[in-house]
Amino acid sequence: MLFSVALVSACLAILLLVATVQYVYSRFFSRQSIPDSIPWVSQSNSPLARARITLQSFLHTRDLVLEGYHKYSKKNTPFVLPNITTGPEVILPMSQMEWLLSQPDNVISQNEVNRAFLQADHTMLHPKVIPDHVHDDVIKKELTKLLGDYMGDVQEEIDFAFRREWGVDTKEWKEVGAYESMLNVVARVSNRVLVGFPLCRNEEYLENSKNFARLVVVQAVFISFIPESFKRFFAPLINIFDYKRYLACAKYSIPIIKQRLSTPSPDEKVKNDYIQWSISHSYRNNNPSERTVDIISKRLNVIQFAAIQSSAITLTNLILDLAACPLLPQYLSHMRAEILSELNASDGIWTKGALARMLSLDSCLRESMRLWGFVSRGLLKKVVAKEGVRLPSGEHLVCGTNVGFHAFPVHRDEHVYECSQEFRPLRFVSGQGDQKQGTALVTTSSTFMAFSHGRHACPGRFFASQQMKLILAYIALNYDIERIPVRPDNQWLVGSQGPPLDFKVRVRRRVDI
Ligand code: HEM
Repeated sequence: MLFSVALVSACLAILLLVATVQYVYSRFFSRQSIPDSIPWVSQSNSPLARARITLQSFLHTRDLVLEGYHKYSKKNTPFVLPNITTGPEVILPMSQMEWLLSQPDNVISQNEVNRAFLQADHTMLHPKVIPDHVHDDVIKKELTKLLGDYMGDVQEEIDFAFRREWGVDTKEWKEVGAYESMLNVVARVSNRVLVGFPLCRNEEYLENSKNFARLVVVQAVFISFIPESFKRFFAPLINIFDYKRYLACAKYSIPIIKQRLSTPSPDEKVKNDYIQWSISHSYRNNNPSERTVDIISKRLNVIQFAAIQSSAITLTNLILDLAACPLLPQYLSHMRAEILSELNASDGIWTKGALARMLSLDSCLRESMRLWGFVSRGLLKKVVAKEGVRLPSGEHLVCGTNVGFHAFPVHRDEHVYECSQEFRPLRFVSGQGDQKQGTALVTTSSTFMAFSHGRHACPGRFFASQQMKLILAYIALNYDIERIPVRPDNQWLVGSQGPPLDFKVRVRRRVDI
């Protein structure tokens, strides 16, 4: 008896050891079937060197991606960038961009990379939420079309939020958390559109919706270290607080969803908000499985996460750039003049057209996103065709390989952007009056990938752009920001970067509007 127990224990211990060795080998030492002819971003191609740079990718992806870009991409050669969480990536030279963009989704999929990056099956409440195209569709077919109708509501909410966050004192400077205040403003404004009045003013609801998945990048890193077969046991522990936040939101959203689902006509415009759009979408696509209280309430939280966190981080970066900009008063005054002149031309009414012509707002936001886009990857996809693919340069990539481009080194390339390290708010505009020209914030290209690029570029960017431009306009018209001597650097975690979340700036309400 004792002997059999010892034998079983010894077998289990050996199995565990083998599994651990296999796990460590595949994560740190393996080439993951990437051809030998594609160099890794390091001096040597040995397993030990691979393990060393894979470890380095945890905090130093920024250095590695810059090194690889200058050493290989600029010489028209693909290279391998390690990624300790989602596996090595084959980074292509720019000459292969058109080829990548032309690949169909059943050969190379962008969604699969996003899903792994967020560990979406475990962090996004329901495994269906990220892989299918419901969000994409609802955003493109409903939200974006209605943007013009929301201008008034959005502005009302911006005014309400800024008065609370940045105050109305025209004499004393007020110290505010850059990220905290932007998170609060964006949560209010996004929810005004996504769930409407009066839920968007419910403090408990706001608190939980703005904090849902706030640390998803960190959570996803932890989950990615757990071996696949154990994730469904341990991931819920890591996500426990987010699940509680979802339940706290669901307490309010579920009764509304139930009530909407019980209305007789599916197309009845009970209210224009996310709940109604998803119900209408499910009828249009004849898909009753998308018409359950469970899936709609979960999708709502996930879309709030996508909308709130990305715009809050982007605006925090912008505030830090503005505060550190030596010519800030001149730039703000330029923006004010443009805003007032365009408003004048549209009889004082904020229209979609007037906002579109306020190109200095686009430029300023675009410039900040160029420098600090929160994901380093610009266009990263996974080979999903069973037979793999052959690159235009001849190498064969097996199914499961990550392949694409990083935005960060392109955005900082001196040959692409003159004085590329400098924040130049008016970089993307030229001329004045009728001669004025510029690039809209939503326009993506091979040299501007902060919203990614191609047919899977962020579908929410039209909404984000309208909201962020209106917020910047409001700041320019109503506040001064005190200069800070140096812009604090962003912190990197694997392939993501974010501003210091506790950084404070001082602001004061302007007297002359
Ligand atoms: C400044 C704000 C934003 C930035 C910088 C941003 C950035 C991005 C990026 C880079 C991607 C591509 C990820 C990848 O596949 O590699 C993406 C996808 C996505 N974004 Fe945004 N986003 C922003 C705002 C929004 C908003 C406001 C919404 C919703 C209203 C949204 C919804 C989505 C969705 C649903 C996807 C996935 C699309 C798909 O799978 O095809 N985003 N976003």
